[in-house]
Amino acid sequence: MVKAKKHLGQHFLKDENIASRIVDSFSDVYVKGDVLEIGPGTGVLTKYLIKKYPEQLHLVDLDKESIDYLESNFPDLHGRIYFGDFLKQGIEFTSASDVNIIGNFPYNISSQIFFKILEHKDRVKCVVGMLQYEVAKRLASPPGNKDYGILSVLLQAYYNINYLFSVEAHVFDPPPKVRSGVISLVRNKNENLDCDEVLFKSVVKQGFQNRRKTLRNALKPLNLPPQVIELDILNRRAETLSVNEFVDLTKQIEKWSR
Ligand SMILES: C[S@@+](CC[C@H](N)C(=O)[O-])C[C@H]1O[C@@H](n2cnc3c(N)ncnc32)[C@H](O)[C@@H]1O
Repeated sequence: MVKAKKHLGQHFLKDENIASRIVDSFSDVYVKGDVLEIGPGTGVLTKYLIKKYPEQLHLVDLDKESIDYLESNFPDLHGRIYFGDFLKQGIEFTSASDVNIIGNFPYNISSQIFFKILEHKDRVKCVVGMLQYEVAKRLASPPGNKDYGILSVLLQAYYNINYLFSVEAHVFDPPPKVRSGVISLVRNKNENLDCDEVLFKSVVKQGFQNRRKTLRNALKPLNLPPQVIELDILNRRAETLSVNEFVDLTKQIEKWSR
């Protein structure tokens, strides 16, 4: 058996019902293409995934001991089990144009995993992942809620996100200190946003930098044009703006910066 390593965020899921429920949730949103499991560990999800996606499944884990274990337990996946770092290599393990991601993610890096997924938003069509409860809630949160933040806006610009169900700590070995939540993301129809995406990102990031401030104050470091500073929307706080309102604000900044 593989020894759980804290620095790799290893908490192995023991509950088979939850494992199969996560894989069923993935099948509900999967349409076509390759399946990449991030952090398979000892393969509790893998054994359900391999039945449904025998030809499409690829695994990546940063733990050599897990990789050796998976190699001997899933010989049919030979050549598709990678010893690698998703944060560095992203989805390079497959060249498919449609890639679908599943995983019980290491909690210490789950936000970074989603920033990495955003870099591949053109190819990543759906994601089902288990992560720390608070982070899962945050990603799926609607505007006007204290959980709504930078990653909620950036991801919701491209994905429809649903919070699916919660998972208690005692179903893991060793149990983590926190509860977990499972979410699904399905790529929406926005190929690109209707605005400068780099500017959009900095407006969102700067807007949430100090979430208690109005946008007029929070966005000062961006040196907004005077016509934009006048806008009523800047009386509001970032956490109240929908994705579309962030897009509109970005368009206004572009228009008056020309
Ligand atoms: C929470 S455990 C989940 C293990 C297994 N899927 C389960 O549900 O029992 C997270 C897994 O992610 C792996 N991992 C940690 N950092 C990683 C990274 N940067 N890239 C790929 N895998 C990573 C760990 O080695 C571990 O196997």
